[in-house]
Amino acid sequence: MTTQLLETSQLATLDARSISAWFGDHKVLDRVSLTMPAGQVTALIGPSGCGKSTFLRILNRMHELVPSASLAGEVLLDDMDLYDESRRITDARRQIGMVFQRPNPFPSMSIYDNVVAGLKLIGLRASRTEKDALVESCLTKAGLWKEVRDRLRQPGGGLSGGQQQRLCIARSLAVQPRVLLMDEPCSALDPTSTRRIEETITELGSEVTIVIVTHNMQQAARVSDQCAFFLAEAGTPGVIVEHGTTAEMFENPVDPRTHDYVHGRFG
Ligand SMILES: Nc1ncnc2c1ncn2[C@@H]1O[C@H](COP(=O)(O)OP(=O)(O)OP(=O)(O)O)[C@@H](O)[C@H]1O
Repeated sequence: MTTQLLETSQLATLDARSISAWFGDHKVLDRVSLTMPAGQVTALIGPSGCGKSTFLRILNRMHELVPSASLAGEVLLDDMDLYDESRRITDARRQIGMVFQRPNPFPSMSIYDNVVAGLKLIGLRASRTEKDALVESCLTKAGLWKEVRDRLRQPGGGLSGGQQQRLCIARSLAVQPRVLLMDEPCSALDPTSTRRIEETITELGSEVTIVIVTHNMQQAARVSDQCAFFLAEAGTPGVIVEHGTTAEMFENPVDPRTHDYVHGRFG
């Protein structure tokens, strides 16, 4: 079991094909397609309200939790169709984890228990020794181990905001996701904690496919391999104007709107 718990999951490519999304009658995404390659960090950028978070939430079936929400299109994790009717929603969530804008550890639960919290949900039983090894491995990957190794039994809510966010990353990693989605994971953090999370993202990049929404262009430039620029012009639904390697998008974009956005001229 230890080997199974500590195994790094196989890297996977996430492929969104012709995704449209609605809240009631309001169409917010129009036929958006994007391949998020295995083992790369993909940044979703664009002005507020253009549908980046909605797109991200479609990638692990969270969008459908909103009562008025609907969608069209396909999401494939390698060959697996995430929206196949026979597939359970919990299966998608296990393989595709999410880290939110505000750190959300279970505040009164210990640091240790926060990390292993997801195991029960996916029906994995583990011995104490196995859990000890998993906790150390996930906290190390999340860049938090050295700071908390001597206080694993203290509540997660007692950590700083940046540490809490790294604890949430460790908690997500414990169920061995193949993809990690991050929705503005640093927007509630100070610059030092932000840099620490960025280092963690870079370190994790080769172990898990990462998709991050960010408003911070320097951050997109620092952490991502490719970027997709979303835009919803004059009340129209969001589309991807352009996507490509981060270097191309920042240095030599095809569309002048991409150039203006990445250089801070609007949004
Ligand atoms: N739960 C909801 N109910 C109704 N409309 C929603 C809901 N969530 C988002 N929307 C609408 O969908 C559109 C896209 O929102 P979304 O949050 O995906 O954009 P975003 O690009 O992530 O914005 P931001 O950068 O500000 O987070 C917006 O018009 C927003 O008002």
